[in-house]
Amino acid sequence: MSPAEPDIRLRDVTVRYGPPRNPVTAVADASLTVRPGEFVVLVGPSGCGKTTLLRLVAGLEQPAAGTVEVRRATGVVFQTPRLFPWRTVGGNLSFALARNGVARAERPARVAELLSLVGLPGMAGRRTWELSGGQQQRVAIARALATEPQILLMDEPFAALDAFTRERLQEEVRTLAASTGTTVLFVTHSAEEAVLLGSRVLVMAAGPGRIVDEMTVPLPRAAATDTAALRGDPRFAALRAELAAVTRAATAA
Ligand SMILES: Nc1ncnc2c1ncn2[C@@H]1O[C@H](COP(=O)(O)OP(=O)(O)OP(=O)(O)O)[C@@H](O)[C@H]1O
Repeated sequence: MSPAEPDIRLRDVTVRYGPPRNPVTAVADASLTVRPGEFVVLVGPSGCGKTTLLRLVAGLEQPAAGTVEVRRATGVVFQTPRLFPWRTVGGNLSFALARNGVARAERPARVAELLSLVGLPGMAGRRTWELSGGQQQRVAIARALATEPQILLMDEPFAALDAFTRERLQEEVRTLAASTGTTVLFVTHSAEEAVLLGSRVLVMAAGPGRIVDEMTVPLPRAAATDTAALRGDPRFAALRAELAAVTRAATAA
């Protein structure tokens, strides 16, 4: 596969839920292309089909029409961590590694490596219910990374967290994506989060769900970027305001 080939390509996809006689069209005629290393954010009001598009890329939904091409392995992080409560933190990660074919003897070292990557070194023996919401979400991110995905799909992963934890994890995911070159497709309601994280933002509208606008984010993307400084940058404020206006217009249309 040539590096110029997209990692994800949806062509004119329509997704319907419910009984065939009385279906709900969740997404209509949506097309999108995501290239290797891009960080693409889907933003839009509740019910516009963001999660549906993500689930389509994850292979959890089938389109009623159109085509879905996903060229590389994906890992998924949902809004809630969905960890196994009867396993330790390390047990949750080992389970994912085992499913990915990692030999038993290699798993402890990989678990330690993954926990360091998400800022939880030495936590392998902890019970998941002993962790804070932010720590649990970090474990969920580590679990998604355990399969060494080249594409990370994230569905409002920080929505349930407090503002302080959210900002830290936003920074970590931004750095992680930049340093590993992982392709990310990320869903959020927040214009601020979209502009901070995305290299490109797709704006969706509801009734039926569709992609109505697109914005490229011309902010620095290097792993070493100081996100605190970026939040205070006037360019950041201007882009956030522009995206909020575009999203409002899409919602009103
Ligand atoms: N399992 C389902 N059965 C029937 N309708 C569904 C189902 N899942 C989603 N829908 C409908 O499809 C549409 C798109 O839903 P989706 O969850 O993709 O939107 P969203 O933009 O992710 O919303 P939110 O931001 O609230 O999570 C909505 O009208 C929703 O009610």
